[in-house]
Amino acid sequence: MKIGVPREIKNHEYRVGMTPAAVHELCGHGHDVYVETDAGTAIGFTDDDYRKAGAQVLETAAEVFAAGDMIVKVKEPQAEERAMLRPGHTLFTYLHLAPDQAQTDDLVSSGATCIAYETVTDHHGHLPLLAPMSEVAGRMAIQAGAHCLEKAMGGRGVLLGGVPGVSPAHVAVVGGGVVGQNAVAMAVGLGARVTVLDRNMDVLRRLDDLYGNRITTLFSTAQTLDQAVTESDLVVGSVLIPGASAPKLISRDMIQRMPEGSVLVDVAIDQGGCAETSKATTHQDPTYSVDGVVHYCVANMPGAVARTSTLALNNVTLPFIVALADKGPIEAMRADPHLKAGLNVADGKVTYREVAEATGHPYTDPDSVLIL
Ligand SMILES: NC(=O)C1=CN([C@@H]2O[C@H](COP(=O)(O)OP(=O)(O)OC[C@H]3O[C@@H](n4cnc5c(N)ncnc54)[C@H](O)[C@@H]3O)[C@@H](O)[C@H]2O)C=CC1
Ligand SMILES: CC(=O)C(=O)O
Ligand SMILES: [Mg+2]
Repeated sequence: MKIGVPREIKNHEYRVGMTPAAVHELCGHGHDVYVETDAGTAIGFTDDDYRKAGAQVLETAAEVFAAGDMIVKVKEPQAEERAMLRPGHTLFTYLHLAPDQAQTDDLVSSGATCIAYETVTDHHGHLPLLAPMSEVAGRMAIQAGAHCLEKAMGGRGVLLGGVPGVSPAHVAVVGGGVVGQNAVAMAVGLGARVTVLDRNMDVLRRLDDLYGNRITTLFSTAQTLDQAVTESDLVVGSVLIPGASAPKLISRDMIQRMPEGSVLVDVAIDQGGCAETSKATTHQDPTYSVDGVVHYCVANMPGAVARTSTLALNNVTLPFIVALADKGPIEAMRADPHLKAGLNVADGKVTYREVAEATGHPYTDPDSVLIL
């Protein structure tokens, strides 16, 4: 198969869909890989590294999209990239379609087969291609939040861990999944007072086993959430209903009642955000304030630590890239229901129920489009 790897073009996005090591593996399986010039230069993967791994380096994204049958990326295709998709293309990347009508419409029009990393499953029912980026973003959420609490950033001037004789800050983590667990680990490590809320009791039990009385676990109801959010210096939004738009759990009224200078890091922003006041921001201009509350809503947080993130992402995507290339997309998805769960759009149809519901497209069963 011919595989294209364009340079990412989202704001301050330095990750790359395939490392030279991944390219080497695909070339070893007899596939041809086309990489856009400078796709990995910013994180130390030079064009020469890609050539040595067996890739052909092309000058423009247009050439990469023209050469590749499968396009392997990191972030959702931007409008100019979507214009280069065609029937016969397989797109393998993060998509986050439910809150993104324009992208969904364009992918449907493209006729391409679009597989979203974030809805591929595993036999535990987890999301293995989302997990490493959630680990990164969860850890970064506390770093970003601590920075935003500084006065110069508009924060209330509070040190997360306090100092001897002064109370630590209160951190509320809303959603105790992969992002949430990693945020809790960092916040506890820095000495903050941590409350985590979830609606899955197994998630809360696991955190209780790990941290005992060093954290507070709360079953999330309108009441517990309201109290935890409005009493916190830093709130991390980390809920997810796979494939769906994030539920708006944090209302404008709750934001209004948070202390002046407190901070919301809404990691769930890639699925639309879990606060009514959240709107996506970029690494270039990451924060804004609503009612005195600093909002950090960067939709590609792991892009900031792009080398770590690219390596972590390729660890999990590589076996799927190999399967898609070796077997072809249709056979690979027919053979693996977990990969098939990643199929969001194919043949001009939306094949993921939550995306169809959120965007008004009719839902089509993936099996009906996976016909050889
Ligand atoms: N902004 C960024 O750069 C990044 C964003 N993310 C996003 O972070 C979000 C969380 O991802 P993961 O932690 O991997 O998901 P996850 O599935 O591991 O965890 C989500 C948790 O939310 C809980 N939950 C669902 N509804 C809830 C409710 N009403 N109240 C309380 N808890 C609820 C679930 O029980 C689950 O434990 C996703 O939207 C993901 O795409 C992930 C990586 C990077
Ligand atoms: C998952 C996601 O949105 C990211 O890694 O940028
Ligand atoms: Mg206020």
